[in-house]
Amino acid sequence: MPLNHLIRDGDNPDITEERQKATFSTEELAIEIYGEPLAQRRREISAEVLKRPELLDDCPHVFLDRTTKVENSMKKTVAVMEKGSEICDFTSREELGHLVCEVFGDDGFPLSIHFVMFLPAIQGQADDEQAEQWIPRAMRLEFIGTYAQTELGHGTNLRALETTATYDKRTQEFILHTPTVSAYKWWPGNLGKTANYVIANAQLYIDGKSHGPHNFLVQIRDENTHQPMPGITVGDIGPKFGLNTNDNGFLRFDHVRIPRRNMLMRHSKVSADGVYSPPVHPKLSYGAMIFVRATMIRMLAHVVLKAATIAIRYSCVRRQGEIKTGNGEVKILEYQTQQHRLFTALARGFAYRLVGDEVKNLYEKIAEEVKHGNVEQLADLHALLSGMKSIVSYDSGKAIEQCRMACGGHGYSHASGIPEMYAVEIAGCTYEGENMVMLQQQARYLVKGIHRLAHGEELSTMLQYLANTSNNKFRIGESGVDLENALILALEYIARSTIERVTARLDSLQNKGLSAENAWNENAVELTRASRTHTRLWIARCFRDRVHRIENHAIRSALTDILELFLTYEVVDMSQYLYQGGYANSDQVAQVKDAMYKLLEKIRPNAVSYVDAYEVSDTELRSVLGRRDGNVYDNLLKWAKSNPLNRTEVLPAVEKHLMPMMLAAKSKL
Ligand SMILES: CC/C=C\C/C=C\C/C=C\C/C=C\C/C=C\C/C=C\CCCCC(=O)SCCNC(=O)CCNC(=O)[C@H](O)C(C)(C)COP(=O)(O)OP(=O)(O)OC[C@H]1O[C@@H](n2cnc3c(N)ncnc32)[C@H](O)[C@@H]1OP(=O)(O)O
Ligand SMILES: Cc1cc2nc3c(=O)[nH]c(=O)nc-3n(C[C@H](O)[C@H](O)[C@H](O)COP(=O)(O)OP(=O)(O)OC[C@H]3O[C@@H](n4cnc5c(N)ncnc54)[C@H](O)[C@@H]3O)c2cc1C
Repeated sequence: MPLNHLIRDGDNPDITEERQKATFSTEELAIEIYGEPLAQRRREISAEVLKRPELLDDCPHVFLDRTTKVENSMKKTVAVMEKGSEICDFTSREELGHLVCEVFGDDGFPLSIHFVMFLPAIQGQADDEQAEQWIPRAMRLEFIGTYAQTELGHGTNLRALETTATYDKRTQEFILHTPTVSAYKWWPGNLGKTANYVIANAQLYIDGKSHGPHNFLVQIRDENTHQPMPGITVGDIGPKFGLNTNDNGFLRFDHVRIPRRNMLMRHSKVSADGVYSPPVHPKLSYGAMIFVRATMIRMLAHVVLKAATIAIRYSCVRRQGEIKTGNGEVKILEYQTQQHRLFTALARGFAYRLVGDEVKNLYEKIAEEVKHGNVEQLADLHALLSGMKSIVSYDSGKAIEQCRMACGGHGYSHASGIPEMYAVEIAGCTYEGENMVMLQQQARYLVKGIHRLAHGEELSTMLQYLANTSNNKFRIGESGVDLENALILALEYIARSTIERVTARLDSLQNKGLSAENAWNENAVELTRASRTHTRLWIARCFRDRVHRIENHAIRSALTDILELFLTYEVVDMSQYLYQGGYANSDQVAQVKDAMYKLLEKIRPNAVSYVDAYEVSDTELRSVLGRRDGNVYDNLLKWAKSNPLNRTEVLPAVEKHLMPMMLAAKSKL
């Protein structure tokens, strides 16, 4: 019997029964996901956090108003900075990231953009002398920074940003200015009340000539008093759909002067006498965005896997209805519809999490080359990340929402934890480039690929499948072709045929005299679809390669079930494309569906163990429905009773407003 280290006394017997059925060791799967030392370190960090009340919430934070949420997160930040190094290794991003998740959850914390964008922007874009001047101070948290790029009027079209940075040769300073209301910086995280420095993206002007957007380090609040610096107007933009613990802010510069050396000068430079040296690649000032796009894949996958953890555990302790009359109410996870909703969410979560590791590694490799002036692979990376951030944010959002709905009424309550997860995750469709825009960035690269092929030019590894025109018939069920291969080839066909079709349409419209821009806009929806199919193929191949590399037989077998479910689901979801060009017929698509339904049955006994192996602690999960012990109902009642509205039997507002109204109504009788 495999070891399931999560079986404990006092747990709901329905969930214990699930853990006893596992065909693999959850501990071994955790090691496969996190690696040997980190899997153990995560558990130790979680255990340490539990011992320190100053790091824990006094009450569920969904009961609190925004001001209190922000205050609590600031208080806990200080506790983490004071005692955190006793708990985790601050030099390990993985350990620190886990501590942050335990202590702060998803809703934001005062240092998020400092660590996720401000520091990476300096690390990637400051020259060595600037890095030495700023990074140690930023790491010691002598100040807190954020990344101020988006404006009230423009977020997507960076070339139209209005904030200016005009070089004054006489004083060797830049003058930062916000010329209009639409030029106010708007949205930067932690800008509202926390940050005292920003990296401001502004149009560089020298001698009246514009050189496009560049990054400048600007102090916006006094380091001692935290009062806005002269010429700065700054504040919080107000409540949002989610991330309300984060003080996203607005900012205006009124002719604010900064020293010349506060322009980040690793790639572009301005000399003391005002001579501009351009970067080796025009988009190097967008480096911090590339970093977040690479990092956010794993962050988004993490949220999906948390939602799946909640919904799958809950579905094993919730009984409702009978499958066979008279046999008693079943766990709701016995229903095929429930399995389809939840196991496909689980499969996407695992796929994105493991592929996210590969994306991170690829990013780190290319970022290192870029740092040394080699930008050869930047276009490939930009295209890949543009597609990845879009597909993963959107499909994760759908998966999380399915998890929420799969919990019925209780899923709609904040006690489930899922509404907040959805609200935070879905922001990923917007930040770091609105999805429709980013999909089109990738589509440019795909269309170019088809043109290169037509001209007999070499294709990057990522696009080589475009040349495989012999893949023109679905081979599912053929002898010598296993399910995985047939499905990957089908995804290749879907991507290739979609990209070919839209490129042919673009070319034909242009040949008829339409401008390139208008032809593009007339095909924009299909271009985003082409981008989607290409990215889904890339994820599928990368996930398959990752699973094939697993050495532990039981774990490879467990993840193969997840991989095959993922592949069948993706193919079924895009099956309409298989009929185009006669690649597949409806019987073959029905075979894929049958395979998918069989996989649901196969995965069912291991469902709780898959999510247990992902090892999200109850502290981090912040969910009554997803509790590891499965004791949901008693705790739902406790949660409801602890709600501030129940502090008094008679609410003062009832006494003040409703009672007089009712008494008056009675007195009229
Ligand atoms: C104590 C605690 C300690 C530690 C904590 C540790 C860990 C933290 C852990 C957890 C964090 C917790 C919580 C955080 C939670 C949530 C929040 C997280 C992050 C939120 C951050 C959000 C930040 C932002 O949103 S910043 C703003 C982002 N803005 C955008 O993305 C704007 C989008 N627009 C663009 O990118 C571009 O303008 C454009 C791509 C749309 C177009 O650009 P442009 O007009 O300039 O170019 P084009 O003409 O279209 O293209 C010309 C060619 O250039 C190519 N191109 C474009 N961009 C790039 C690029 N980036 N790189 C390379 N090439 C690029 C393009 O492809 C064209 O090429 P071609 O060959 O000519 O076709
Ligand atoms: C939670 C959150 C955190 C954020 N944090 C930061 C931060 O820390 N720092 C920062 O600088 N910014 C931040 N932002 C801003 C964010 O990066 C922008 O909102 C985002 O880039 C989208 O830009 P926009 O708001 O201008 O959308 P718009 O571009 O106005 O998009 C509106 C619609 O227009 C469409 N559209 C726009 N242009 C095109 C086009 N060329 N082709 C086709 N369709 C188009 C879009 O697809 C979308 O449907 C944050 C935003 C959010 C929601």
